[in-house]
Order: sequence, then C-alpha cells, then structure tokens
Amino acid sequence: MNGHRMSGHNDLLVTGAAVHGGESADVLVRDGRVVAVGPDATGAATETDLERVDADGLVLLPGFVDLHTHLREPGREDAETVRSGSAAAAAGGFTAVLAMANTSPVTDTGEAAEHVLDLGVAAGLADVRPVGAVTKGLEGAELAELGMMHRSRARVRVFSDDGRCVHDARVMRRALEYVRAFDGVVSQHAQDPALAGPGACCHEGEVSGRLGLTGWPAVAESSIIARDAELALHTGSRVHIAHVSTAEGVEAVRWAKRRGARITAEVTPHHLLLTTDLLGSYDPVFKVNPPLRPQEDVDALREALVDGTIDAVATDHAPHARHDKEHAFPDAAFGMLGLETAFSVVHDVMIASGRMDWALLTERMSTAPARIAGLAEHGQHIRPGSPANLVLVDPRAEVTVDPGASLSLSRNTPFAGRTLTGRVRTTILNGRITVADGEVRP
Ligand SMILES: NC(=O)N[C@@H](CC(=O)O)C(=O)O
Ligand SMILES: [Zn+2]
Ligand SMILES: [Zn+2]
Repeated sequence: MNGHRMSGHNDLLVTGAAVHGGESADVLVRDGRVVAVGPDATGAATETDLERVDADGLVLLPGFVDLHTHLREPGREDAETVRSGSAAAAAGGFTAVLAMANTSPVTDTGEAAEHVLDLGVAAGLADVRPVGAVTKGLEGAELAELGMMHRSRARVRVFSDDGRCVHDARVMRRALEYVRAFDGVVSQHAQDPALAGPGACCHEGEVSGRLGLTGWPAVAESSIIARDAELALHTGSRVHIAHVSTAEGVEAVRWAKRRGARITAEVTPHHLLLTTDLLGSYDPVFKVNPPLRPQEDVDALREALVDGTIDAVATDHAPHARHDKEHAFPDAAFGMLGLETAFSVVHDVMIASGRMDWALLTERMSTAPARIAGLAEHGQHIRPGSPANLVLVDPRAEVTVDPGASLSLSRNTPFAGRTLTGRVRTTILNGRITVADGEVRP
C-alpha cells in the first residue's frame, strides 16, 4: 500500500493485453481492484495520475499462487529470506505463496505463524501465508497448535510436516479430524519412511542400481496416498498430496477421487520436465525429494495435470546455500529452486506443446491453488471488481535460465542453461507493480 502511494500513480492502465488468453482489451486498475475491462477502461482512467503498461502481444492472467514454497526464514537466512523469496515469487508471476513450516524454529505455534505473516507484509512483494506444522517440531508424534495457528492473525488453514511424511496413521487421523472444524487441509509429503532404506536419495529402479545409490520405490508414495485417502473418507476432511511424482501415485489419487474422497494433489514443474537421465552426472543440483523419476512417470504426471487428477502446479521452491549442495550426491541437501522458472516450464511443457490452453493453466496455477488454500483475493476471474493480483506473460519470448540472474539468495536451479518458451513480464500485487522484467519495483 505504501509502495502504491510512493509510486505516485493512482491508476494503472494495462493496454492491449489478451485477457485470460482471449480477446485483447484494456484493463484499468485502481486502489487494488480491477475497475474496468474493455473499451471503457481508457476513458475511465485519470489522465494526470496514470501509469500505462503496454501489453501488446502479452497475456493477462490472475497472479499465480504457490501452495508449496520454502522461504527458510527464520533460521536459514543465508539460503533465503522472506524478502528474497517473495522477490523470486514476484519475478515468477506469483502473487501469493504458502511458506512451508520446516524453518528453524518450526512454524508450529500461533506466534511463529504470525511472525512469518508479518515478514511477508513487511517485504510487500507477495501475499505470504504460513503453512503450519502438523506435529510439534515436525517430529511426527504430538499435534502442533493447529487451532491456535488458525485463530492467529495468520489464519492458517494449510498444515504440513513437509520434508517429513506424517507416517503414523493415528496422528494423521487426529490432524484431519482437528482441521475439519475450520475447513483446514493437511498437505502430506507422501513417502513411507519404512519403505526406503536410510540414505535414499534417488528413484528406486534401474537408475539406482546402475548408479549404486539407494532409492525410494514408487510404492512408498502410492501406499501413503491410498491410506490418507481412506482417512480423508473416514474423517470427512480434506487431504492434499504434495509433489506427486509417480504414475502409481497418480493412480492412487485417481482412485481416491473416484471414491469421493476430499483429496487434491499438486505436481512440481521439475517433475513435469526432468527425468532420472540427468542423474548420470551425479550433479547434486538434480537431487530432490521426491526424486526425479523415469519418463513414464513424467508422462503420467502431464496427463494427470490435464485430466484434473492433479489439481495444481506447486513449485516446492527449495533454496539451499552452496555449501549444503557442494557434496557427493548422497550427502548433498535435497531441493531445487522453482519460483522464477515455474511459469516458463509449465508454458513450455504444457501450452507450447498443445497439451493445455490458457484457461487450464490459469486453473492449475492460480484458481485451484487459491481455492485449496482458501485465498479469496487470488485466482479470481479478471472483471470489474476483482482484486488486482495479476500477471502479464509473453508466450512468444524465450528464456535461457541464468542462475546468476535469480532474485533468490540461492543458485540451485536444475534448469540452468535451458531455453524455454514463455516469460513472465510484469506482476501486479494489490494494484501495484512488484516486478517488471525481472527487476523489483521499489
Ligand atoms: N523438496 C526437497 O527436496 N526439499 C525440501 C523439503 C521437501 O519438500 O520435502 C526442503 O525443505 O529442502
Ligand atoms: Zn516434501
Ligand atoms: Zn517442500
């Protein structure tokens, strides 16, 4: 809001954008809202106090919403802060991000959640919403203060022990029962720890045998999804499956939806594009949890994202300091950057290839994640009265990913040097430009 005033403009007029990928129109934004779309927009603008954004050839969409971001603050401000992560989010076209609870200290109390919320407001570059831990200290034993986190100013609705699976069925059942009262949701890192040996660090299959690494079998993912679907049916609560990575996992979600379970699922951009083939290099930049999978899984994930078995794209942006990645593959940290490249990857893999249209991309990157997280100010259809949380993208521009240009404090992108079609140009948060062409607006 301050920035809005400081910029000196009351009105923002976006001209010639293909709204929702359709007809091109002018869009007038004032006081954080869209006030006019179409021929009226120009006439309604205040000529004296107007910023124009020429959007010829660009597509205007509701801002993206990320259900799964690691911002590392508090605790690992060397890898990312709420400020740097919000800048990366804005550069990637995101207007809202859910900040995972595996910080230090863990977000497992009302105060901890409010702290993250306040850091997000102070940064002012994205709507940062804390995810609450399911269990105290992510230890999997005792429920965290779920009700207190929900009743806090942060209004936490999404809970996750991400990084660790809530493997105890009794704990998962209690958590689901608890969040039902306020329509909360548990986001599960579906991976049965009992099914992977200690030191697992890649996909279990031909690749783990060949490289001599310990792997996670697909059944570690699908068996937890099936169990949690049963618990969701039993409790009547909502469960969300984080970063689905296998064809078996997709099949379990499909089965659960058919049975009427209140289940949603997400896939990451990296699991939609990258495969185990990259592991031959033993480069830890490709080490992630869940691991990269073979092409058959990638194909199943793409299909599931189209047919709705998978509801949303979520980045699992997981920044790591250089010294945590510079190890032999088995010892390096798990995780990849994702916020700044998400749109380009999804556009390249799903739209440029003809698998998806703009309406479906909007649903998967904006509308569905906003709905799952209960964020009413995001993912709204662009029309007079809707919140001005928006993104302008250029479907024709190519991006060659340069880790050095990232606004994240970390550099661990698996897409370095890749050329992708589709680029984020301008992100608008609450009526104010946050990032234009990769530069943060002061
Ligand atoms: N995705 C990862 O490989 N790592 C995440 C944790 C997680 O999402 O499980 C992290 O916090 O670094
Ligand atoms: Zn996870
Ligand atoms: Zn994660």
